[in-house]
Amino acid sequence: MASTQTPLLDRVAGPSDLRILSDAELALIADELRNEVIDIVSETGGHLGSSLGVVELTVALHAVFNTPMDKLIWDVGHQCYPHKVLTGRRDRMRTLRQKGGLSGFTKRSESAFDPFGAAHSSTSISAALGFAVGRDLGMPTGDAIAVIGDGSISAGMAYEALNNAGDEGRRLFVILNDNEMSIAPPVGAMSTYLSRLCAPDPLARMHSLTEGFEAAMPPPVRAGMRRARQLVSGLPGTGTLFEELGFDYIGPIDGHDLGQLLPVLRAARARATGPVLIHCVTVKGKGYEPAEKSADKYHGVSKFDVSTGAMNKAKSNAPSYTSVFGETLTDEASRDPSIVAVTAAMPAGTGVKTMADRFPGRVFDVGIAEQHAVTFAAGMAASGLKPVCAIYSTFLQRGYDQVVHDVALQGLPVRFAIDRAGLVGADGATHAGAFDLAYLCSLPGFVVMAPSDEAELRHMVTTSLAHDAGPSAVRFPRGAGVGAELPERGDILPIGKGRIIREGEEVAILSLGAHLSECVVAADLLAEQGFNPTIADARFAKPIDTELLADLAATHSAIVTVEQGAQGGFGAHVLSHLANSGALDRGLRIRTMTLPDRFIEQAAPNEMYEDAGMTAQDIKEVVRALYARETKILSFPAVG
Ligand SMILES: Cc1ncc(C[n+]2csc(CCOP(=O)(O)OP(=O)(O)O)c2C)c(N)n1
Ligand SMILES: CC(=O)[C@@H](O)[C@H](O)COP(=O)(O)O
Ligand SMILES: [Mg+2]
Repeated sequence: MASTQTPLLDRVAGPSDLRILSDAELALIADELRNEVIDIVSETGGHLGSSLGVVELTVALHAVFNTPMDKLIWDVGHQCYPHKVLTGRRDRMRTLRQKGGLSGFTKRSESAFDPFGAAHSSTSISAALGFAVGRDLGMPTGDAIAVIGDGSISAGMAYEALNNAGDEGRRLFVILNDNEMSIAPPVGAMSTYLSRLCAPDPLARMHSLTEGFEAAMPPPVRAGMRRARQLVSGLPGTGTLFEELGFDYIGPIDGHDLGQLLPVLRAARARATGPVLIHCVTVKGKGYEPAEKSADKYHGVSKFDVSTGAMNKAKSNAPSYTSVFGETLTDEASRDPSIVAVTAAMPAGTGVKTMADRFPGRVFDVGIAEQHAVTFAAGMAASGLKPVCAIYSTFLQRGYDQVVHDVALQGLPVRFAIDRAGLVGADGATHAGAFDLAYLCSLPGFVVMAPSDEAELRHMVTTSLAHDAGPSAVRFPRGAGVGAELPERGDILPIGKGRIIREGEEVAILSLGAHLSECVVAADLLAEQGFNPTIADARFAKPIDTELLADLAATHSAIVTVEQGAQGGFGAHVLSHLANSGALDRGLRIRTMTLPDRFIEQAAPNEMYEDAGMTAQDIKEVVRALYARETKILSFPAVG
């Protein structure tokens, strides 16, 4: 239950209720909304800082524009909690990011006020331009407004969209939400440029004072108004990058001051004929001291105590895979000066921060720019360095052509550290690391490894650093390991060789990666019923261990593969090898346990695996049916 007093907010069932309020009342709504968001996220966890930074902006945009006819598109969507509260979802906010609950991002299926789903960054301007073209070609849609952060505007897609939109010249609004933060402090020349734009401009202010229209505005608004005047008068701009690209540029304005936001948005809405960029300066975590003070820590939070800001993080006895990766990388880097690392705006999340703290000159944060990160790493590999490109599985999807064309085709020894492989939990389907096995195993020359525990991860990082013959990848899940004893230093594993974990008979479970622990539980359950399957840990998804496969095929009547990934990955390669090598001709039965052919909705990771039919119990049943020579159909019908 909400513990905050929200008398005005209680009267808002939807944005139309905002449009009848005075500006002063809107400011009060913003205050109540901020407290409401803090209260909600303290119970649910989630992306707090980004949401607090756009409270006033959210109120102003819904008050000025005619949503949902006008299309408001939040980039990433991680800042959309105030938007959800105002757009008819307030009563379900406390289900945020949980099984069956509201998504932590914008989602078309959730509301007409979410015209475009997101969670990966830098897509908003492209999507908004699509809506603008739809409107201009007669579709029943109004204005298109993209809200994009200073971190997200660093990605190639955002530039591609600005380039296209500036050239198209269609009426379109881009709100640049500049809080001088990505998850970590922002990097790059664009970030420096935005800071320069925000530097005081006394000359411009003096100039605006001479203009009657602007002089009527409260002092802080005048600079923004000057830009608005340029917009309507057609006077040449002052040459900001955005203006050079064909946008009218308004700002910078204070994104927390409704006294500035409302008149600027109203003027822009009333008069724009082409693309307009409104530069709002905001504070990440605004209005909640712990979040303002530690914008990185409060970007994404677990449940917390509102009065102290202390977070309720579930403690684990085992280290996280991420931390084992970070420590192993750093240790290896201390022995080999040619090791360098690349992150695309996720130094803490990927664990490369550990290395950056020790060897800052050898770790490169390129901002949200996965495509560039991959090719940049390829260039470093071509120069003779040993680059480790640390990108979450889901975000590496964006750099796929670079993985194929710049890395694999040239056989360059880029090492990919692919965190968040498999199902990740509350971030849901958008962040699931479901596809990397499928998209990497088909690439000639790639070595693809998946550790079954954190000790194996250590070996695999060392192996990958020692492997100079071509590209390699280690994919591992989010969260804690299993508590395996960690070796001081990783061993170099023989490439393409798996291992037998438990010798059994008749049915072999061939596991790849962290689901091995589930396979062991399944085998233990079967042992209680008198069955004794073999368990093998493949270690490598590519190259597959053909000798091990031949042995298993020769000594068992059935093989079940298990992997934390979509169809088309490890199991598919095993099946294809066994088929082509004739093993199936002798009657060998195969089952491939993968994620089903549908997106798995957010829930706790174990619940998501339950939904996917991949629990220890599920594995047990599949194996049990093979012992019984029953055909247990593993069919995963696509949904909708
Ligand atoms: C393609 C992609 N890469 C990385 C991320 C992870 N990520 C989510 S939010 C974020 C920072 C975004 O910064 P900004 O746009 O400035 O928004 P803010 O959080 O500051 O409001 C990052 C790196 C992502 N969602 N998508
Ligand atoms: C919105 C976004 O993409 C990130 O903030 C992401 O939620 C981080 O995920 P982890 O918590 O797994 O690092
Ligand atoms: Mg930002």
